[in-house]
Amino acid sequence: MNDRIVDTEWVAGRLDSPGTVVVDARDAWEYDGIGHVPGAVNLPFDSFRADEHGTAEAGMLPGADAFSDLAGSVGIAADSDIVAYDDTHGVFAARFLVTAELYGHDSSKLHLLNGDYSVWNQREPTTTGAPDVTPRTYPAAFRADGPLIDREAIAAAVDDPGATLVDTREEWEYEEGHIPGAIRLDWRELVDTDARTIRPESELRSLLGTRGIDPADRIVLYCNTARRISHTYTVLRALEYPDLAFYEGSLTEWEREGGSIETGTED
Ligand SMILES: O=S(=O)([O-])[S-]
Repeated sequence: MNDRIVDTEWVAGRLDSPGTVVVDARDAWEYDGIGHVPGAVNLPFDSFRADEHGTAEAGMLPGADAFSDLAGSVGIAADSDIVAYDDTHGVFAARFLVTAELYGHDSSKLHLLNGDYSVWNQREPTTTGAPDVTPRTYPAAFRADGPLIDREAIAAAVDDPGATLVDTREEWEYEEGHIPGAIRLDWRELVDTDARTIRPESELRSLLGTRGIDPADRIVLYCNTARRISHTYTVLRALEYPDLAFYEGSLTEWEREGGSIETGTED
């Protein structure tokens, strides 16, 4: 795996680096009350997500101006290495990283902590102290040429034999209704939920292979509102799947706009 996913040691060795910003995506009460990684800034999920009406460029993105202000206010610069974590196997943190990527951050500088806060807490020091933050000007600009795809592209993918649609929700949700032809891969299957870390690379490749999620294909990800696919996207990026498409509108938009739905289990 490349350093899109990094371990606690990797992060601990960079805590004093001014070029690295660690983002804690948990709620403020957890960050303040339970403690956090030393020097980490707190950006809870709601702070970088539109409301349910999705007012910005697509889906639940917060808008380039809002993201620019937010990232700059916590000292993120255009060339910062960003490490994100949460305490939910990285799903909220991954959403932050994908949001930064969609607003133009260099994807080689985006890193998810492997193992969430509870793993860090077992291995490394924590603090409740406030970090020193120097606000910056952060130039966010929506990347129309990025991995994000729209409803038309999804409709085309349904009929494209070279595209594999992947539904990252739970089994019962999939059975209630999914985009025709989608393979089901609950995002949590990529996590060892006891160790609270991403599964080892060999296990990931074997699981993905068994499900027919082949790096030679175009992999098209969706869930309900593009939160859970952020985690799957991050893992597949770490495994260097070359052709990933991220359906920001996800099933919420697909159904709202009358897309056809299949029910029941996989064939
Ligand atoms: O994770 S989700 O966007 O499907 S609610």
